[in-house]
Amino acid sequence: MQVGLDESTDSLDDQAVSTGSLPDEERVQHLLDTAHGRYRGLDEGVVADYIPELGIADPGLFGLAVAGVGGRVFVAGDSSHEISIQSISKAFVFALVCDAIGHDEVWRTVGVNNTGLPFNSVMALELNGGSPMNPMVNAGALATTALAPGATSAAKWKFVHDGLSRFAGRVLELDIAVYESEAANNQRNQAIARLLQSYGRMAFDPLQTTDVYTKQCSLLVSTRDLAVMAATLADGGVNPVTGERVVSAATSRDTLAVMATTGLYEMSGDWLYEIGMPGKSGVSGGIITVSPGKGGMATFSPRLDPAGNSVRGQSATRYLSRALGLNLFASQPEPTAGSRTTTEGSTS
Ligand SMILES: NC(=O)CC[C@H](N)C(=O)O
Repeated sequence: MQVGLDESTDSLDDQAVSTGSLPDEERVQHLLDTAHGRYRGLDEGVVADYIPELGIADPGLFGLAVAGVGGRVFVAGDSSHEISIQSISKAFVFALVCDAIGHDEVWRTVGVNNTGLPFNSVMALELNGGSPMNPMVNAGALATTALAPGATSAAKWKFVHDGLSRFAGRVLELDIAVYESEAANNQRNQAIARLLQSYGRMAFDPLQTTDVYTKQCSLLVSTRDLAVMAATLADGGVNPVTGERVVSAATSRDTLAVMATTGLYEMSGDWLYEIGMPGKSGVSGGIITVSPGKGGMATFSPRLDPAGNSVRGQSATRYLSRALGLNLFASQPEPTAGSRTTTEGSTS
């Protein structure tokens, strides 16, 4: 099922076309406001509650942000509302660890291919001889966090926390309630970490690694922060707001490649087909999208599709990708009216 992307009765309307005469910055703001207005009434999907604290999120929240590599940030809706970063952290921790210990070691231990299975799949590990396959599913993220520099869990946490904060350009705080809620209910992740250990793929103590991973997922970010983090990958590893280099250009490039193949779990193919840019989602409802060399986009809305991707976020991102002409595979501007599903039949 393809909730959110299949809008067979919808079309990307002329509002996008009518912005043609606006200066670029006003146009971006106008399109963000338009996307917010278009999709705030979309009520498909359900709020994740397998981490009990996430289940209390207001399903009506909806934030959008775009950050350019020049450092300008545009926002709409609930863009300053803070959420736990959840799986979006996986992309940035992958980048930080690659940068610190070398791409090849992470590639060998974790991999870069899609599992075709849900993010918390145990079966994926078994089917692949114990390889986590990629850093964007829980198994691969746990294996990646285990590789973080530092001999102790405290040192690894400091590395991860400092690095994620540099991507955001401010010191990120931990949501203690979300952390404790997940820590009390993350037996499945603990089991995955143990299973990885049994296959020789866990470079650090499995339970302590799961704890660091659970903390990294519980860091609080706003939609605006997420856009700046995404823009840092767009900008070759330099945070365009603080000017600080966080990771190398090669690391950013490689991280974007893995996001393209696996950022939206088993729906990554549909995402790339519709949106044409690397993305990464998380179960608190955030999605980041990166336009290399141009900027980062972030959306937040808690209702998720069955794969765990925000429904409004996917629709708003698709709209903005088309309206801003960001699809990496398009050789010329795309028509802003009509969607693939209306013009070429349903993809679901
Ligand atoms: N997809 C997600 O965002 C999952 C992250 C969550 N912390 C988990 O491990 O289950």
